[in-house]
Amino acid sequence: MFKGILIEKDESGYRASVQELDEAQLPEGNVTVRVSHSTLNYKDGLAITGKGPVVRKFPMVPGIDLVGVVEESTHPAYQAGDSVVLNGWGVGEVHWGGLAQKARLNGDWLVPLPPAFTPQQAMAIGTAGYTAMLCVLALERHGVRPEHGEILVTGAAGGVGSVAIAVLAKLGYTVVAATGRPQDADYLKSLGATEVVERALFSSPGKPLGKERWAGAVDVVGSHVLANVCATTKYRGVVAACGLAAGMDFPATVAPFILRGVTLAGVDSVMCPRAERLVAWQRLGTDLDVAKLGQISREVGLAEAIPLADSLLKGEVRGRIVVDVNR
Ligand SMILES: C=CC(=O)SCCNC(=O)CCNC(=O)[C@H](O)C(C)(C)COP(=O)(O)OP(=O)(O)OC[C@H]1O[C@@H](n2cnc3c(N)ncnc32)[C@H](O)[C@@H]1OP(=O)(O)O
Ligand SMILES: NC(=O)C1=CN([C@@H]2O[C@H](COP(=O)(O)OP(=O)(O)OC[C@H]3O[C@@H](n4cnc5c(N)ncnc54)[C@H](O)[C@@H]3O)[C@@H](O)[C@H]2O)C=CC1
Repeated sequence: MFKGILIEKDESGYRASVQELDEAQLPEGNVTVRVSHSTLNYKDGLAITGKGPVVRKFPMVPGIDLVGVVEESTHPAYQAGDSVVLNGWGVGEVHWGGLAQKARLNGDWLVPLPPAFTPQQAMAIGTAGYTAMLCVLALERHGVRPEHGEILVTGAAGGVGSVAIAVLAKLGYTVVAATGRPQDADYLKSLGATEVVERALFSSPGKPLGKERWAGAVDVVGSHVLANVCATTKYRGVVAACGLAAGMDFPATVAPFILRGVTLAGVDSVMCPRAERLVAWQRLGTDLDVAKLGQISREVGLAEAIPLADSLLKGEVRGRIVVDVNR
């Protein structure tokens, strides 16, 4: 038996609770992992609260990422004792996830724990941090360089935003952080932001084009924020869009794209090919100051993760929540 969060949906409603689970209930897979830590990402918040249609099969163990040690494996790349990390691939959505002491997975989904990180540090990064790195890779792939000008990060005090700021600053970019939480200005500056601006500048319906400012942007917010970021991005600038914290809509015009050659680069972490994941994790190892992970993250136990899911969706959580599944 092992402990985990279980989401159930039936005639008595949608609910998440910590339960004792049986190994026989684990889904099929060729690698069984003794999980040490998982995390609370925005998507896990949607899954646990039921506020978004993330969970596709019930009952479901949530948790779109995990770190742990292989207990049993018939996959050629892994053997008992290996430390591994998982992000995405529908885990926590259609396949039982990381918010439990055990997981059974397809070995093709795993990556070895990067040598630069302890298991806790890998989860302080988690899917949010790995996605932040994918956003930075997208900016680089489209030619954005530090000398081109300011990079805007929206939803800056959240998980993706915090890691994006730390990585971009270490790479020499001038980072502007947009937040609705002015009390977090010192935190954002300690991560490397040179300026903190009010989220309200971007939240209302805007004009097709505004004054050019950003050489690049990482947007986790969507909706009017993403539209206004595109409208104020400089000629040939690049916006990496990965999130929907304000909504899935995109009330924009084509003006930034056809008049200023702006590139809107979509970023998906879930089905991202393995080769790019390995690059992202390797780059996190060189381009993220691990000392900053202490500021960015805090650790909770399985039971505490359930009420925190709602706080996360309300924008009340700063940085990252690591879940010690044995606590
Ligand atoms: C870590 C990552 C993130 O945080 S992403 C943000 C969190 N994710 C969400 O909030 C997405 C939740 N999902 C939705 O809101 C809906 O599923 C939808 C709006 C994306 C689509 O819903 P709708 O009811 O309009 O369509 P279907 O569910 O029938 O799907 C249509 C079509 O798209 C495929 N699909 C659905 N979800 C996903 C997904 N997450 N990734 C990729 N593709 C998806 C689905 O299989 C259907 O394709 P088909 O070929 O017709 O089977
Ligand atoms: N495309 C992908 O593969 C991935 C997408 N995401 C998405 O990125 C987004 C951020 O994820 P996390 O950093 O884990 O979440 P988070 O909750 O830690 O951060 C979200 C941030 O957005 C802010 N925010 C919330 N509502 C807002 C609004 N109306 N306007 C402006 N800002 C608002 C919050 O204050 C917070 O700072 C989420 O939408 C998530 O679904 C995250 C990881 C992977």
